[in-house]
Amino acid sequence: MPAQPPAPPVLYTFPTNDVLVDSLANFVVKAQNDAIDKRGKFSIGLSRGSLAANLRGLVGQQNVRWEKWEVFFVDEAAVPLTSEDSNYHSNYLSFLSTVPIPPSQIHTIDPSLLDNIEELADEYEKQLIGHFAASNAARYPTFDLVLLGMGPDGETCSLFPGHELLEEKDAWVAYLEDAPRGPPKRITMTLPVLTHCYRAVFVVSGSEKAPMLHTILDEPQAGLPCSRVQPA
Ligand SMILES: O=C1O[C@H](COP(=O)(O)O)[C@@H](O)[C@H](O)[C@H]1O
Repeated sequence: MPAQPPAPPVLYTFPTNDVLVDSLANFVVKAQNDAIDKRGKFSIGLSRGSLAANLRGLVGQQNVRWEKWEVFFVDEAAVPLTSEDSNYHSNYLSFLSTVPIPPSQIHTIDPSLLDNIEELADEYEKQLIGHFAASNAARYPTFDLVLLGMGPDGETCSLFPGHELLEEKDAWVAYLEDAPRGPPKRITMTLPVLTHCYRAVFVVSGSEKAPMLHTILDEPQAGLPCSRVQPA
């Protein structure tokens, strides 16, 4: 079957952060219902940064079928799971600690591998293969939903402008040791993974990000990482 063309982006705006938080929780539950109806489970990928705090509306949300969730982290710092730089930890504080997702369905990095970033990335890729290969014969994993952020330079996940990882075509999970902001050592899912998901949503807040958002939407030819996420 020929590849589907990328779907055009749909933009929603919210007057306050609280409205964004409520709307995001409702959206995630709808995506969950759709995924469970069609595929019997719900796989979600979460990015670092302010996203975690914006997911707090999931706590107390009705009709969440937590037992069907498989949670992955689309990028993660090579830090202990208790560090404030840990993506897992941020989401734990925001909502994971208070909802009944079976622990085996929350897929963290292996903290025993923090001293070997290459092995850390390989082991996380194996977790993805273990989950997706059973249900999906495709070349890449197909997340039901990935929730992404947009960094100040147009980066997403830990894919930074001009970085060689933007050209990665084979690995599902890659590593870098030169992130220009925050913890330098990270692992990140690659563009093919983001491009093959059923839904990708950028959650962006703060008026200071408006100019970059315009660039991402209006100048895709600039090739910034956010613009390159184009699921069919
Ligand atoms: O470094 C990163 O920053 C971006 C944006 O974070 P935010 O706190 O401004 O929302 C994030 O999406 C990315 O995953 C992370 O590695």
